[in-house]
Amino acid sequence: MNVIEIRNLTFAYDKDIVLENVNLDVEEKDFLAIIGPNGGGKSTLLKLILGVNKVQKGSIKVFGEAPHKNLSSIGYVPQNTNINTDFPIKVIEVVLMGHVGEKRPLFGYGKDEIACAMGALSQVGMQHYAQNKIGSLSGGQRQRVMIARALCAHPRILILDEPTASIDTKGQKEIYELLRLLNKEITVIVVSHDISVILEYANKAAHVNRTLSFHDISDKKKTFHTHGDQDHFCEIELLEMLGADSCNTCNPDTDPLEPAGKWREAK
Ligand SMILES: Nc1ncnc2c1ncn2[C@@H]1O[C@H](COP(=O)(O)OP(=O)(O)OP(=O)(O)O)[C@@H](O)[C@H]1O
Repeated sequence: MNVIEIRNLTFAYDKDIVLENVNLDVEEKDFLAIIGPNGGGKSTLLKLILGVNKVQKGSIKVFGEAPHKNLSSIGYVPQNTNINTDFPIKVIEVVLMGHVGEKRPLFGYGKDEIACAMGALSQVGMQHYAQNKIGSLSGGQRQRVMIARALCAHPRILILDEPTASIDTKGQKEIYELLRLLNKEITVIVVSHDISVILEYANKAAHVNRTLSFHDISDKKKTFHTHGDQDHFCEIELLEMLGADSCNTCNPDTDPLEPAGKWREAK
């Protein structure tokens, strides 16, 4: 079942076309990685899916309806959640903010909402930090709390914009492992520049740079070669596949790659 369907979408800020003739199907329980260069239109695409930007040409359907009709089905973790870490707010209070719209923070939250927020914190392994100040957490822990906040409304799709930016390698891995776990129940869409990391977790990849090219990467063994004994998928192969011509981690002169193009036969 498609949870998101995008057809012939073209979007411009004033007259500057940022997305052109984009088509995309996201199925239930997909883990979709959206990659692409700075300014390529990734965040704009997310804002269209979230109903923040209005569709101008073409269509977007979320669970068969216009995005604004299904807002509660999407949990969103924005880029650079720069919570003022000096602000003396507790972790549980940050998560409770996930109860957008329906609740009345001025009059306090009810037992049900607090139980629900604690449940979301347990889902991300942060229940023991509920009473800690948000500013006392590491970047990775803070990001888990932001994920718990998005989970508070029981979304069926979780969208994250650069969730591991400025988090150390160990913290990044923990976030992706958490997303893998959550992906057993819900659809996950991640915008990321960490291509090599995300390829290990995603089953689909969309490269956005004004146009969108889409690839099913669920069978990594067929799609990418592993390097020696290590289960490492090379960015150069993905970039080749996407028609790009540079790679920032692998050296094509020294890496023992099979001849370019072989993945295509395997597909
Ligand atoms: N509100 C806006 N008004 C006008 N132009 C905008 C607006 N938001 C984004 N743009 C422009 O649209 C283009 C795509 O921006 P967008 O933020 O979607 O790219 P991105 O792929 O998410 O980039 P990054 O990886 O740097 O976050 C850029 O040229 C940007 O300057």
